[in-house]
Amino acid sequence: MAATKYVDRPIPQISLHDFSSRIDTITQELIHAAEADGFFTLTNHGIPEATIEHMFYTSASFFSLPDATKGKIQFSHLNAGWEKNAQIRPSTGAADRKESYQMQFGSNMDGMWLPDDALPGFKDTSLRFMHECQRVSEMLMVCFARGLQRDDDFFVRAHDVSRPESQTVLRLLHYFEVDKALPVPEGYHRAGAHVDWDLITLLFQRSGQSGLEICPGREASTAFGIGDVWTKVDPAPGDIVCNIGDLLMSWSDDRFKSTFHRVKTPRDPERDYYGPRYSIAFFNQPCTDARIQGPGKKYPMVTGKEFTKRAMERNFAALKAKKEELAGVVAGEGEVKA
Ligand SMILES: O=C(O)CCC(=O)C(=O)O
Ligand SMILES: [Fe+2]
Repeated sequence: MAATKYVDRPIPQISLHDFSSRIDTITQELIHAAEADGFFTLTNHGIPEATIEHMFYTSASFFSLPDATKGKIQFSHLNAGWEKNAQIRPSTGAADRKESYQMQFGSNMDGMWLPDDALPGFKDTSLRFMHECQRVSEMLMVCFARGLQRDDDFFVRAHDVSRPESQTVLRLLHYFEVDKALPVPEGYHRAGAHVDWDLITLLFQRSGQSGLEICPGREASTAFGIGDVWTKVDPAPGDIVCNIGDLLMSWSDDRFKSTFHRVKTPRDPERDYYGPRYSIAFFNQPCTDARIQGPGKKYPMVTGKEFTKRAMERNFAALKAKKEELAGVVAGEGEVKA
């Protein structure tokens, strides 16, 4: 297998301190980062490090429950619930080796919370954390609305988590420990390369548990196409790594970049992290009835529900093509190991 090419790109660091008085500067910094890289790091965002640590502790407690317990809240078509070794990426054609649990604010969670005695306090802690993430997200939404000459509450209204139409998700992730003593199989992926479908993702990582990598260079939210030069994004304690998703790319007529990213599979015992990896992602999804179209009307108007459905269909079609490609290689040359 060809060695991955790496380049050190600086990841923009944007501080949200004194947000109201510095909003013009912050907006400029965010717009520049969104146009150039699609990724940036937030500091001074107001979520205390202890709150993030507590959420990671809560997440680890959740994942340490038996699979039989977590299996009672299996992932549903409403994009909520627990799944294990199940998410197949079009870029790899194989399931990521991880488990995750997705939570939402409203009725899409009916029957998807554990009973409180399975993990006392879990639901309250998670919802409190989700509201903290929403608060930070709304600051970013105001800035991006200004960058697109929209009213300040333009994106905030479209992502109102108090409405039953909300689709916003908090995802807890757990990547399994990989045995350092054995060669890692060719088809093993922690998280295969992908873009997110949402407006903006807030990603929390733990220092020492590296693996996130990005690959900028995508020109249209409607196309796949992936480069091969990657940059590592190592977390500093308390920072939030943010990435633009396909929704904001489309809503800005492709001005702001939704960037490919992945969680590297450890292969180099000297450099890579093989231990269990925990991360937390907050996906700002549009309300189902939000109306999505950029200022230049590059793409036809769609609702939040249609946008999500199309993103899933496009992923599914790309996955099918990948599987056919892999099957072709197996049949024709016997090269793919699975
Ligand atoms: O776990 C990570 O660091 C990244 C997760 C991610 O990109 C995703 O779930 O979309
Ligand atoms: Fe992602």
